[in-house]
Amino acid sequence: MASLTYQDVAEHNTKKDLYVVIHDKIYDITKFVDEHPGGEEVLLDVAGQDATEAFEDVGHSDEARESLEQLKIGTLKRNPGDPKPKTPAPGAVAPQANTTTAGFGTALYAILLVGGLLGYFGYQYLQQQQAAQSA
Ligand code: HEM
Repeated sequence: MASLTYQDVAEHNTKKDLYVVIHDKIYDITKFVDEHPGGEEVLLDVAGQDATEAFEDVGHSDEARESLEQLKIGTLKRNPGDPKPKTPAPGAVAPQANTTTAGFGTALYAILLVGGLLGYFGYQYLQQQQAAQSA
């Protein structure tokens, strides 16, 4: 497996010869450009660059990550002065975008739970009221 620098990757920045860096791995996506469900434009935007942020921002599926695996051609050799990775290494604190989504998910569960409890106790209360009235 090849070990290329940012400078090497940057040379492959055309539709006919297209490399991107995602999480410090290098992918040759030349053949994939026409197949990409998100269109070729977005891939050409990050041609020869670090596409980690763009890729993660979309929230690609596991299936997308698998097709990525098949396009891998090497790993990035980072030189001093190269651009820093746009997202933290795996295991580090989750990026901001994910935190927001997680927060929203949790809030949604909380609302559903509170709604369910209110409904349940409200129903119990009404039953008691009715029982009290008919007694
Ligand atoms: C380079 C490797 C990439 C692969 C293998 C890939 C693969 C895929 C796949 C399989 C989908 C279909 C939905 C899914 O399964 O998640 C998709 C959708 C999409 N991709 Fe990518 N993608 C790549 C890079 C990018 C980049 C760099 C962008 C930049 C913004 C991007 C933007 C999108 C968008 C916007 C969609 C949604 C399309 C829609 O639902 O209409 N993708 N991609």
